[in-house]
Amino acid sequence: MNQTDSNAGLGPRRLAWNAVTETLKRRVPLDDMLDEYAPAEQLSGRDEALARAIAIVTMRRLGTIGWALRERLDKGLRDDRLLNLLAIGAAQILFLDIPDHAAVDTAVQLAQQEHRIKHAGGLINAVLRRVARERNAILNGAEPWLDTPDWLEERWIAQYGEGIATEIVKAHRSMASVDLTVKEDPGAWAERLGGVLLPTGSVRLTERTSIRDLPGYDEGAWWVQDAAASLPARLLHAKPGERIADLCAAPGGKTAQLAAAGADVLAVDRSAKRLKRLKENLARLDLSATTRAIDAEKLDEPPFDAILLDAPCSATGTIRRHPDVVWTKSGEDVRKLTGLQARLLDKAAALLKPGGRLVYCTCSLEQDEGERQAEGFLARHPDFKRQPITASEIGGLTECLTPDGDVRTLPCHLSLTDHDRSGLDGFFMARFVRGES
Ligand SMILES: C[S@@+](CC[C@H](N)C(=O)[O-])C[C@H]1O[C@@H](n2cnc3c(N)ncnc32)[C@H](O)[C@@H]1O
Repeated sequence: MNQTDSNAGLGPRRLAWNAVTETLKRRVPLDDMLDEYAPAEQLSGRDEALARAIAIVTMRRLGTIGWALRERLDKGLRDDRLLNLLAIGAAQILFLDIPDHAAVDTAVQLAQQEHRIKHAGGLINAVLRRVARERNAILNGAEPWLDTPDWLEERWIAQYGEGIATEIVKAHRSMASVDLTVKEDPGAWAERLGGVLLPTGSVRLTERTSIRDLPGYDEGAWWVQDAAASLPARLLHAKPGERIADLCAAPGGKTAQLAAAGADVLAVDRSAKRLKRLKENLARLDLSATTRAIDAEKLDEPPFDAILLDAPCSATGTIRRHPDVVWTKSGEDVRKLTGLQARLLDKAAALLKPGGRLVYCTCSLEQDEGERQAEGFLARHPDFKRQPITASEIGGLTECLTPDGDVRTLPCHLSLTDHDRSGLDGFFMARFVRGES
């Protein structure tokens, strides 16, 4: 980064531009692309946070931005780099508290640095200034479904009906709150951190701040985990000394809950890199578990008292945190994952003692990865019964219980008076018990 770049704020915009372009081209997670391109820019913490904010809001509102740009371009643009540069410019003007001239000027300067589009300065200037002038008309005219691709729109309307599906996409317009799972006395921690104690027992922070600087971080009193994500491990009711397998464990939020309950946990994950993070997380929390980097389908162990299977999934339940998911995943990904989920469920069944408990969960809105998996599992394993979950086990959130006694949380659930602090990640969870035989 040179001094001119730094003064003009080009570094953060270039990082956002590169990360957005590569995420869409390679269909990979935005976080990975931000991590890959950040070192080249050598940004301050503040500028890197700005780059992340620009990239994430561009992904969150990509459909709206594309619509606004198409309406203001005389002819279609085929150059993806140029389109993405316009997109990050429009994102700053429409959705971030950034002066219009800063968004426009940096976009023009970045274009000048790239040979192929260096003559597009006039077009960028004209289009972005028009977006700024017509901001209110754009924001008022943007339909809720613009930011959702057709394949997801069709699925969600078919699964949840138009009313709830529309509430889901409206919830996706906001960033999710930060929730903490606390080892002991969540009420006292909620007060100390100025947060809210949720009915599920999690603490929801009300201010966005650096997590590492909060009281309790260094001493390992709590960890970041969405309130919905904290429910599956609770539903196992782990007891001290029980042998429990967490079959898809990393980065370890649920392993930490099981270990904190005193269980003897085997944390399995096929990614050694992600398991390293799990170990670091447990070390900070002063909790312990045995770890094994292996494909869970190949695990060979004596039977367990209980098993948690937080299976790999399309992650469409986490779109508020990871809006890139809607542009990087496809129906084909869902189809492939459902096969893996069914195989992992069958493996979990084989690893469980008679009388043992199994909790299956996915952070997906797709019923193929949730409700349909539970049905398929029970049909394939007549020695297992569903153990219905009760409202009192999930903080009284009756809206999240299905008629079968499973849990289905949605981003539009848990509505609080402070609208911006409402919502849950979309999860499915079911509990099964193996018959004594
Ligand atoms: C949804 S994440 C787990 C999140 C974790 N339970 C938590 O609460 O922090 C799914 C994990 O499954 C792992 N995974 C995917 N396929 C696997 C397999 N066949 N065997 C074991 N782990 C697998 C991935 O590496 C990923 O870490």
